[in-house]
Amino acid sequence: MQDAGKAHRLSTEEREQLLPNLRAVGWNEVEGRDAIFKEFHFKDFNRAFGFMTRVALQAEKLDHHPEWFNVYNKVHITLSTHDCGGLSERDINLASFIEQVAASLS
Ligand SMILES: C[C@H](O)[C@H](O)[C@H]1CNC2=NC(N)=NC(=O)C2=N1
Repeated sequence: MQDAGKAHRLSTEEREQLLPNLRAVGWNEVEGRDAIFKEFHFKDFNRAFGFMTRVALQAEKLDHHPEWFNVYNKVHITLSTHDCGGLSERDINLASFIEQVAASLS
């Protein structure tokens, strides 16, 4: 488990502090839903699936899982915390990890 406590939806102050860094690297808030979204493009399916494999293993370790969609070299990822019905610190942490993996593959 990532943390023992229950996830809480980010407050306005927490969002102002945490979201700009993710917006700067292409994460956007989803309209009509408290979630963030980013589309990743890789050179080919092999790279896209390698990326997904690394994210999947970390997601399992954190017990926090992405909603995602893959076609060939594209991976669409939506992050939200089902346990609290919106964005929590778990999404920010997973997005940061995802960025590290993507950077290491490009
Ligand atoms: C029982 C299990 O710990 C929970 O269902 C976990 C699993 N993965 C999860 N993933 C996401 N994105 N949100 C959750 O609230 C969540 N909860």
